[in-house]
Amino acid sequence: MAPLLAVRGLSRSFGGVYAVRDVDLDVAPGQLRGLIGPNGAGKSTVFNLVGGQLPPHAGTVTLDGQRIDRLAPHRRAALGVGVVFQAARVFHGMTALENVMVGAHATTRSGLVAAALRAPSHRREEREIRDRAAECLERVGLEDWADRPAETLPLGQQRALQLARALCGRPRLLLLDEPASGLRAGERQALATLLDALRAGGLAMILVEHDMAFVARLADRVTVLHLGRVLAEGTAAQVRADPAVVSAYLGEEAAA
Ligand SMILES: Nc1ncnc2c1ncn2[C@@H]1O[C@H](COP(=O)(O)OP(=O)(O)OP(=O)(O)O)[C@@H](O)[C@H]1O
Repeated sequence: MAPLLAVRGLSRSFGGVYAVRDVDLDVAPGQLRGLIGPNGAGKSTVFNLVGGQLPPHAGTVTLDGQRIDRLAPHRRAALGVGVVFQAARVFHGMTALENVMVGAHATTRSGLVAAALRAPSHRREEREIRDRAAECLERVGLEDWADRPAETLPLGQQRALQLARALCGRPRLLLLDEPASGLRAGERQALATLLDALRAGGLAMILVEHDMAFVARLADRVTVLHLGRVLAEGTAAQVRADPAVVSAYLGEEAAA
């Protein structure tokens, strides 16, 4: 299957030091790609280069045949790149439903003028967004929490809420930066089940993770980064058995 996302020769340095160097990776529709590696390997930098938070110094990022590497984050979002940032917070003082509605703004048509004038097109759009947000809450199993203040949800549910918010932007590719960090075992399990269901529904994902076991449970393919470069690529079982990967992780443990 042709890749939905194709990353080629992606490079980015900070102060003359490469954080990411010559990275290639593909994600097919409905595929979950794990992106793992020891501390400082370049995972978050790749995440930001694909999401648009950082421009690359070299290389290309192509979504469904279209170059997106020079586009601002909101333009990438409108083309179908959703992001869930590491340790992102929910918006306080807003209900769970309102939090999700914020995620739809990447795709709304009528602008601020229509909103200020309370134009019928704006009201209709507001209703559509509300319905879409309710649908996204249901997809992540939070329909009973819709009217609660978001900050009163337990951490596991707050993560699901962030997913719902990203889904409300109708992504084709969802980027997730350590979504399981800080969660308890039961919450991790629930999150894994949810990600499985989203993939079964055809969503492509990149899962940035420190924890190899969580990735192994979910990923179709895994890319291992080390010192900014791709160290290994394959199924979770293949990369786990790769001596170079084992030694990179052991090196990290030794350093700790
Ligand atoms: N904004 C920045 N300015 C300077 N150096 C940076 C910046 N962002 C990342 N780096 C450096 O680039 C390298 C890769 O960092 P990155 O955060 O991408 O790694 P990571 O794999 O996500 O690590 P971790 O698992 O610790 O989050 C590191 O050496 C880091 O210090």
